[in-house]
Amino acid sequence: MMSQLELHNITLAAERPLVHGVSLTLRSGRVLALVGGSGSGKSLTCAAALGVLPAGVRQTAGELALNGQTVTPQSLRGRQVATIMQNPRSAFNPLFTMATHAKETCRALGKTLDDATLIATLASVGLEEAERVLGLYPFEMSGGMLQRMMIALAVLSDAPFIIADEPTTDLDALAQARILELLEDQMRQRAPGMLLVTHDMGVVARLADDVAVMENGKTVERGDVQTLFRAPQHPVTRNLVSAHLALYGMELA
Ligand SMILES: Nc1ncnc2c1ncn2[C@@H]1O[C@H](COP(=O)(O)OP(=O)(O)OP(=O)(O)O)[C@@H](O)[C@H]1O
Repeated sequence: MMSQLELHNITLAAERPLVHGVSLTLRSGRVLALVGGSGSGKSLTCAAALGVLPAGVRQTAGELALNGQTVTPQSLRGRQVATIMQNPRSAFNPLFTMATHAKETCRALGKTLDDATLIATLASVGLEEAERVLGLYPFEMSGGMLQRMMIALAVLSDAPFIIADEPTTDLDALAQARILELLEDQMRQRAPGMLLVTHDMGVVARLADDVAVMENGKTVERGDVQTLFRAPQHPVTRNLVSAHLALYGMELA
């Protein structure tokens, strides 16, 4: 089923305003990349959508709508929206094995999970020797393995939307490439609507269909990925695109 998740007019403040009237739309089968400099408000916008704002940050305006119906972030998390975060280690309880994490994820969603499905899902995200991995605690796994496990949990939840905040930032180049391949596989196989926060325009070029650019808590430009790379308008976008092209010895026209 085609689903649509809208973030409408998200406005956040601490002692000072942090995010001002950001609106984004996620659609099944499309990747929306959220880019912009450090501190521009990308992570806080995701946190608002997930209902996990840090202490001290409050939402002063804005709402979420799932297929046109206003919803709370709490009602979306897990069932409708799976998350893949920057620091996978912090997303896992150090006292629980991977098997417990997988069972808890499914129990919270009211799904039964048989061992064959669990093992097949781990294998599908490249966690070899799935049965051994299921017995491991987070400290026994590398960052890349934990990131794969987070993707496995997103697959198990079968959520129609994924919010991925810098999912490859803490990984080495090889692990990054593998995680990008897995995200591409997800788009081909399950076609969720994905919000992908990244500072890497190479990742944008490879995965995104649409792009929104943030600066100082506002969206300053948005468009489909081809148009944005071909004819960036805002100085922030132009800088991001030129820096990316420079890696290939090219310049903006
Ligand atoms: N708990 C908090 N209390 C007060 N201000 C905060 C808090 N968390 C973030 N901020 C501020 O909000 C702004 C946006 O932060 P945010 O983490 O969303 O940026 P970002 O675009 O995700 O940056 P990065 O790419 O570095 O992750 C920043 O100026 C940051 O200092």
